[in-house]
Amino acid sequence: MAYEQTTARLVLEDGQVFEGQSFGANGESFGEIVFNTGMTGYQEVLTDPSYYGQIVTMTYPLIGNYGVNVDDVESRGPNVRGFVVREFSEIPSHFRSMDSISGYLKKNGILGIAGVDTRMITKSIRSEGTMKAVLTTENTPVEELLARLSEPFARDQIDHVTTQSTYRSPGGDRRIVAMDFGMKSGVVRSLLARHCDVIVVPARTTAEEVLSWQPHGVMLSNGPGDPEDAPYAIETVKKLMGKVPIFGICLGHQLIALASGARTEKLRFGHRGVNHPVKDLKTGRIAITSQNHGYVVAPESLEGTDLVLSHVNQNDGTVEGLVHRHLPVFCVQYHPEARPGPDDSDYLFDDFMKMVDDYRAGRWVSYAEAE
Ligand SMILES: NC(=O)CC[C@H](N)C(=O)O
Repeated sequence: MAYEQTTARLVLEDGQVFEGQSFGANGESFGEIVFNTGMTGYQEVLTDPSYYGQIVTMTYPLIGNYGVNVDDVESRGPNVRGFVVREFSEIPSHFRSMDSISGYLKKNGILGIAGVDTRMITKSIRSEGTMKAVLTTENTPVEELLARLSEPFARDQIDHVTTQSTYRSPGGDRRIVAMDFGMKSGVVRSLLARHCDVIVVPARTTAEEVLSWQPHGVMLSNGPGDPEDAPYAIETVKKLMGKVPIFGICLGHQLIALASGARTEKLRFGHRGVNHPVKDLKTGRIAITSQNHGYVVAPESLEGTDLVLSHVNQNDGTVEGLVHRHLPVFCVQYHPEARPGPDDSDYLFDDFMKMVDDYRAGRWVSYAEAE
């Protein structure tokens, strides 16, 4: 097949330069480089707003073989700063496919590089930690790119991905306010599937405004960046705790921890993939989970707070879930809405519904009381 070949370069902060084939848009794009180990789900990865500002490397060697479609999106369009693959498929094959991965990236102005050693890139990230990187189809000298990589990146990611205005998806009689820090559509879909009337509000909505909807529950969404860069959200969560049942996912989980006096820290290279084993300490069951995070709650910082560890990562022992001792608040670091990934943790949305219904009916029992 005739294919216009353009060279692209990926330059890492540590000075490594990878030359490959451009298969996306032309230009120059800076971001934090991370890797995702999912064998499928590349379109959900591209459109997950938590990747805003990041260049994503896929460890699976062939990407794009089932094309792209209008259903597998987690937001309006791709949020990544760049996409790095070993090989991309030029001839997608799937009954739902409407475009190729390269066509999709080009249409959305996203840079892509193929034909590079993604194993080596991943090993570098694993040993040196998450790094800054630049993807370019231009002739900018490496020294100039490295000089720009030594400058700090903006830290206001949430403001770029949150909804600009409040919107409502009617679906039932449980009124849930979802705080959108860069929410995946899967979260709203999971609530709508459970007869919720979902009111999605911008990240900087105050606690008073949230409560003015008289919600039966509040959902704190996933989102990009360091949770400590959103002090306004920590403040809001602090004020909401105890007023209404709360369920937090990923960034939402981290905000609950920070609002409760615990600490978050950066993982060396993060968890991004669809097969992370997590143990539910209450049932002893292990779920295979979908994950995408670079920060984590520091376990020792839970001491002296009212939060109890509820879920633990079986690969590295990190904190994966928390429950409040006295208030209707719980959260997980991973993605029960999956998309991509297994539905093992879907039950957490049912738990949230139970909490909402019990609280509303005046029969909710706290963790401490149940013990
Ligand atoms: N998916 C998320 O919500 C990620 C949370 C946060 N941005 C992190 O990287 O840890």
